[in-house]
Amino acid sequence: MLELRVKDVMVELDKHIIIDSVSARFTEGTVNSVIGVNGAGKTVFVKAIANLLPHQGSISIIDRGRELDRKKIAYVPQMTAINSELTVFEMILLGKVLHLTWRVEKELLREVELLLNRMKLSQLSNKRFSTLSGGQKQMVIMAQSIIAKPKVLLLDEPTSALDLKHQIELLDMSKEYAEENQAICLVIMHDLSLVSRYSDTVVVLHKGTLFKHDLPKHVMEQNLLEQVYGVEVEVTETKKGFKAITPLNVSIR
Ligand SMILES: Nc1ncnc2c1ncn2[C@@H]1O[C@H](COP(=O)(O)OP(=O)(O)OP(=O)(O)O)[C@@H](O)[C@H]1O
Repeated sequence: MLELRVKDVMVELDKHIIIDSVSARFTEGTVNSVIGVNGAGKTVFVKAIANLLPHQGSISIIDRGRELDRKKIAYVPQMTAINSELTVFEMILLGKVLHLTWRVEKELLREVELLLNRMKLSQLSNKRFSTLSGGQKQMVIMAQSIIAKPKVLLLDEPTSALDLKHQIELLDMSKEYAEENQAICLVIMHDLSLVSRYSDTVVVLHKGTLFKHDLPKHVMEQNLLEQVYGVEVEVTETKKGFKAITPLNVSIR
């Protein structure tokens, strides 16, 4: 069983403690959301896991008692950060950079084609990445990350530029990826109804500390959400048993 173990993680930036003593464990085949208000520390937390920021405490991926290299972690940044003149096909192939030599093997090209097909991106294959819409870019970056087969996939607000259908497609893809590859996905999201629908567990960060890490049904509770977000909310249950969260007013508390 693969496990991501985060223990007493602390991140200090510009002499401010941004993440304070956060511990959590995540198991294979799961999609886990990270939520909290703007500035709560979600991106910093996830970047620390990806080893992109200096931190204290320990972060390890354990696979059947053996510790894996943290290179097995992939971080997909928020959209705006990336641009390129490569084509969509080349961008996705770049995800296989560790397997590339001067002669690209046919199997690799086939793998890219299959993924393009599966993610309904085939028609964009020869287009330059820089000419794509924000949502299309998001899907291509997702494809580039998963073709590298990371054991831990960290997605920073992957649905922010996507329409409803593509949000569902991307999150379905994350779930399938985690299940088929015995991997772990951590996804920063703001849409609480999507969080409730797609997460196996939810991490709630509040002022840099771990407020709660639990099943969605224990997180999507009126009191907890009002306390964390400072907004009055109505929590209802859909026919399929998912929680739907409607913000009402800014709380006077
Ligand atoms: N490189 C940095 N140097 C100094 N402070 C930083 C740095 N990066 C982030 N911070 C600070 O850390 C805090 C948390 O930032 P972070 O980006 O993790 O928030 P977030 O929860 O992801 O917010 P959002 O929902 O707005 O994306 C903020 O107060 C931010 O100003």
